[in-house]
Amino acid sequence: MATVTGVGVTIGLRSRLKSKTPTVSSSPFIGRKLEIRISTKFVAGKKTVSVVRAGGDVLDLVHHLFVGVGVGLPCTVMECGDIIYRSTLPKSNGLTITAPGVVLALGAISYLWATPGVAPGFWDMFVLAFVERLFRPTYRKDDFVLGKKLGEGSFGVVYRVSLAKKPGSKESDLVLKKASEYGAVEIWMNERVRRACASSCADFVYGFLENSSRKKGEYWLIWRFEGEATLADLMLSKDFPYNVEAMILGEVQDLPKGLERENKIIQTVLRQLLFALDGLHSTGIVHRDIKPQNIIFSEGSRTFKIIDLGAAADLRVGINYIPKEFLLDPRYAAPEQYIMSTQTPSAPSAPVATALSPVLWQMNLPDRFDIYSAGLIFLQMAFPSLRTDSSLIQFNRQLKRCGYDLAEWRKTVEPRAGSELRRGFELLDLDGGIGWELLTSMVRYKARQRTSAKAALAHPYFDREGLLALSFMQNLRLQLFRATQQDYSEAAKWVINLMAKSGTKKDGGFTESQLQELREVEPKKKASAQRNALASALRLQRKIVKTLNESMDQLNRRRKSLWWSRWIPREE
Ligand SMILES: Nc1ncnc2c1ncn2[C@@H]1O[C@H](COP(=O)(O)OP(=O)(O)OP(=O)(O)O)[C@@H](O)[C@H]1O
Repeated sequence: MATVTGVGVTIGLRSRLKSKTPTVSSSPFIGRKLEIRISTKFVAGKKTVSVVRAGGDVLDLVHHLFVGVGVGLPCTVMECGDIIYRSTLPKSNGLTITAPGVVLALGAISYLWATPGVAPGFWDMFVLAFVERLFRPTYRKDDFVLGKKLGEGSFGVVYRVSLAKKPGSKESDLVLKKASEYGAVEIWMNERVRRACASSCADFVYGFLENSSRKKGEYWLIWRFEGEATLADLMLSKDFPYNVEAMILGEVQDLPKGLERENKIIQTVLRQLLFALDGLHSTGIVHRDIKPQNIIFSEGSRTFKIIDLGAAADLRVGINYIPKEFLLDPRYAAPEQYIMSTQTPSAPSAPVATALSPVLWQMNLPDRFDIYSAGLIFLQMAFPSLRTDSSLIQFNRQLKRCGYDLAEWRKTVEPRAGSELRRGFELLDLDGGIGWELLTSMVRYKARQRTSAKAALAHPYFDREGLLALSFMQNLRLQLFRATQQDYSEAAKWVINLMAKSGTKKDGGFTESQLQELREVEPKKKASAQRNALASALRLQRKIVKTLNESMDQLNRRRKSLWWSRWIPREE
């Protein structure tokens, strides 16, 4: 006899029951057969009875208990099967790995980790930010003693300050920015950077809303004092780039003064700038105001770091905000002005924006805006005559006239170039023109054709041995880099022309008239009253959608500004 009590099982065996299959008598197995095979052996004249298989062990019974109380078709709540016809036996509950499953899992992981990083974003926001808040030191207005004024921009005043409690100590050497309402965005960006890529930007200490002043409310942002000089200050010296040599390399190079030595210093500065940009871009932040004035030399780490994140956009959570009064610096701004297509509606909320961020990033490649500005800085480092504001503005005009084609610009200016300009071309032409190639891949009209910071860092320009000493793999990488820089719209035109030349009905290619049809996406039709009415209706519809989108944007923007503010500490 077999009895089931609760989840435990007690089986009493009597030899007379050995041919029978006992039935479970207690709930939930009422009437369910419990297979028990019993073997009887005679060893030394003694009869021994043993259970060979008891229709599943105790674990099975526990499992059956839970499955048995479920609701559903008999074979979904009870695992039916036959020990003889093994294929009908229930399948193992273990994880079964299949090829489509692996592909799907890899796809999901790649999506979640693709720039700007959905998964790291959630980790950052819900774990790192939270933990940081618990442990970081907090400051109040009275903790600081104001020192020298360092600068004054459109949205704030910057002072050198020290801590009231420890005046004179190294760790109290700080910089304070008193910013207007837009300081909230800057605090957000600096905190994000501190957690994701601290070495890219000036070391941020703390930011809070200071309510006690007569004004509406002022954001106070505190950084460690990085150093006295920005790249702009250093570039204005006649001695550039030699004046930065010892600062970044620690010692003066054992090389005679000349193009080679200058090239090495410029390479190092550019590499440090691209490294900082790569850190920002990998975490989904686009700076939008990259210029020599916003690149500070950090005396502590002997590297150039980025400052002033007031105009930055965080595309991981959809903060793409520029106050109306803010003008991107036209001297260094890329021709597109906007980092996201104007067709992209602003994301509805932070979680949705985060989930969609890899798609939007790939569609717009917003990081290439900063790359254009970094390219102009590279150009200024190579050409001393382009370092002043007026000469840069003039260069921008010339480049615009050449359709933002640097090769075209070179063709127009080189024949009548002065010695300074010619020297710049010579510097970029070193090592088979590898510097010029990198520069032209950064300064391009179309954002999609510009290189990324990561790809630029892998460019052979930064290999010490130069182009001639490239290994097979480096050469392959260079070819790949060049292939990704091609303008594929030109290639499409070329294919169409080729088809036109070879196309005859006899040869089976396209004829000119067929190609004409291919080129014209919409065949021209004669206007009719019906068509005009339809066109007007469509125009009206487009206008309504645009107005709706704009109002949604406004609402979102307002909601988002509240959303940032929640993260900013307030001084009580
Ligand atoms: N961490 C720092 N260490 C040393 N100096 C700094 C630091 N941060 C800012 N500065 C100095 O303060 C100046 C102004 O800083 P910042 O560009 O952030 O202010 P801003 O008000 O946005 O100015 P602008 O609008 O002109 O860009 C910088 O040019 C630099 O000289």
